[in-house]
Amino acid sequence: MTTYAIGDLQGCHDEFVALLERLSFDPRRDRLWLAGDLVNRGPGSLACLREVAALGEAARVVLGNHDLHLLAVARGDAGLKRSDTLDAILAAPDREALLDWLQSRPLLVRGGEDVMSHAGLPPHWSLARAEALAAEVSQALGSEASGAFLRDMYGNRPACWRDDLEGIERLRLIVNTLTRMRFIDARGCLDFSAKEGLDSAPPGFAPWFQYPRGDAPRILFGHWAALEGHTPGSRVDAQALDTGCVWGGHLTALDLASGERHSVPSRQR
Ligand SMILES: Nc1ncnc2c1ncn2[C@@H]1O[C@H](COP(=O)(O)OP(=O)(O)OP(=O)(O)OP(=O)(O)OC[C@H]2O[C@@H](n3cnc4c(N)ncnc43)[C@H](O)[C@@H]2O)[C@@H](O)[C@H]1O
Repeated sequence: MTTYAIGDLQGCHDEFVALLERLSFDPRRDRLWLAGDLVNRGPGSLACLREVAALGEAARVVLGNHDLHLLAVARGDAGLKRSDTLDAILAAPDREALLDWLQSRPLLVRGGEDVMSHAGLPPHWSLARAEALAAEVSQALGSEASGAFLRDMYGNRPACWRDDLEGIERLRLIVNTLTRMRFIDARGCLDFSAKEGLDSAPPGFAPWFQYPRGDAPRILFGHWAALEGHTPGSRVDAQALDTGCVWGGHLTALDLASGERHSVPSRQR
């Protein structure tokens, strides 16, 4: 059995199929970890969603910001954005089953020394704390009030964690940390203005993986395509999995046992 971790698919279905072929992936034998953002921006979001859901127990998936956006559009009254490519999912005959499956995915998974969330793990949250906070969001997504949560999830405030945060502010910051984080300051406050490479850091901010932490998990994350799979200056064991398939880069799988990376080129653009 080989376990691979793959970054943001974002509707890159042809590339996903090609990568699985390259790996000779067999769901009866092998396992996949997917770092979220299965959908949006790319052309094959519906096919990606169907393919991953059909993998069943062979795939462990965390939610990304675009997956949450899909759920918010479908179930939280959020509007589609001009750049969204979610129409085929919203019109699909199996949409409710696919959305139910997606909505029951966690924000964080852990196995052995590995932990995976879409955006990474901030240094001021221990592994146990991050797991507990991710579970609070899962509870909201699984509750009868999930529509209200998805509607009120949007926004960049608060940007700084406090233990006494409550309600939607607390849940929003957990979502934003685990699915949208890139640059943070020494207090752990999030910046939402910079999305490009490391030289786009605002004054006083650095990539989350350049801060030390008290424990030493291997942190698997996607989200930050401009890193192109690299984490320069990292002070933790962080593995960047989003190699920008939807932006014309590559789709990459990391073999969790050997650390070897396998990539296929993007067919986008
Ligand atoms: N609580 C909440 N509040 C608000 N919104 C929420 C939310 N929860 C969920 N959302 C949703 O989040 C979604 C994204 O919002 P956006 O605001 O568009 O977020 P983003 O940071 O651009 O995210 P993305 O995941 O697309 O990042 P990527 O690195 O691929 O791309 C980022 C940039 O990197 C650039 N890039 C990619 N590859 C590059 C490369 N190789 N080199 C240089 N730049 C590159 C691209 O040009 C691009 O500009 C929205 O749909 C929103 O609704």
